[in-house]
Amino acid sequence: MNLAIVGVTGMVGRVILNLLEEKKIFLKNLYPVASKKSIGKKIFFKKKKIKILSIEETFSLKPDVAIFSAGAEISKKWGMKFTRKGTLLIDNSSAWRMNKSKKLIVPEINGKFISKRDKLIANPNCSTIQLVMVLYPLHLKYRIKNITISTYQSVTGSGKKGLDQLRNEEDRKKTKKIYSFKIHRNVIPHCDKFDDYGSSKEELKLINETKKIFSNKRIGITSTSIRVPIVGGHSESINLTFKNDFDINELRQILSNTSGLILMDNIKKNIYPMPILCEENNNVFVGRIRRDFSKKKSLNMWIVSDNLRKGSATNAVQILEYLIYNKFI
Ligand SMILES: NC(=O)C1=CN([C@@H]2O[C@H](COP(=O)(O)OP(=O)(O)OC[C@H]3O[C@@H](n4cnc5c(N)ncnc54)[C@H](OP(=O)(O)O)[C@@H]3O)[C@@H](O)[C@H]2O)C=CC1
Ligand SMILES: N[C@@H](CC(=O)OP(=O)(O)O)C(=O)O
Repeated sequence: MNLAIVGVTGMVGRVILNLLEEKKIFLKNLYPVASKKSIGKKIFFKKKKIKILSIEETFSLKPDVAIFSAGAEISKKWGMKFTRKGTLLIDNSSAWRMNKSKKLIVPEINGKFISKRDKLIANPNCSTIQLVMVLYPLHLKYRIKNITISTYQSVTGSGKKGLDQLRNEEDRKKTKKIYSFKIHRNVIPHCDKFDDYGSSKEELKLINETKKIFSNKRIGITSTSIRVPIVGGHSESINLTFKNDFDINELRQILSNTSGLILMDNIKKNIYPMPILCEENNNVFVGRIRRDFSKKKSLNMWIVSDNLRKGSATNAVQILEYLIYNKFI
């Protein structure tokens, strides 16, 4: 298989490279792609140096598969050109996620719906992936009626520029600002652009993508997305109301039996998920699970995952593995 990674020098692209090595995925050729300023520079992969290519050159090489991780504009401009030429595309951006003809895949949940006919598979938003990983097994058992989410998103969610701003501010250096305010020693209730009704695009992605992955438009979902000065790992405070009542021990058991989830929930020993415990881990962590006594059939919980792992690169590489396993490529 010839594989192109578009956005290979980015926060997500670099983790994709690590995962391909960790998982020992066999590649005939790797085509690393980045912006003009990186063309000709080299990346290390499996102890070899490989030259970074332009997207134009890579297009002419007709890779079997491409993982796009370079922003929505690149995906909109180039995505269909690649698929028309026969490349199977796994797209990490928001460009195609809500397109009715494209599947939005978290392999543990709806990977089984991928078919040989799919030429472009969309990878969900990072906050959405960790949310649905925990909520879906509970939805199957108790049917979710309402979800209230507050996210605490790390600066790596904004790519290299987010990390640079935080690091420069920590070191009291001059910096380009990608956030409206200082992020060091601050918390900013603003991720992505606002719409006319006051919600941010990040908040809407959580709502719309979750409904699409669950194939259920009726769940009530509301969200607030917050940027925090954390380097790796998004956290989420969740309040859920179910249609059916639950037994809290059974609910914990469901979560601890679900592949890809780690239950970290023992308050007597101060065991709960935190970003510093989840970095560079492919799983989603859940804890602080407790009944919400203010409403019937309701629950609070806390979810953490590395946004550069399961939130993006890991999920994309799992899709690739699924395609390989099913001989779709
Ligand atoms: N970070 C996260 O937590 C998540 C990110 N995503 C998505 O992943 C994508 C990448 O994010 P991230 O890695 O954080 O971003 P970065 O800003 O860290 O990296 C962007 C990458 O895109 C490349 N690039 C920019 N312009 C072009 C171009 N014209 N042609 C080819 N390559 C180009 C950059 O190359 P160069 O180094 O040369 O500038 C770099 O490799 C985005 O679509 C984002 O929405 C999805 C979920 C989570
Ligand atoms: N917006 C996310 C990361 C990201 O790039 O998301 P998306 O792929 O949905 O644009 C964050 O800020 O943490």
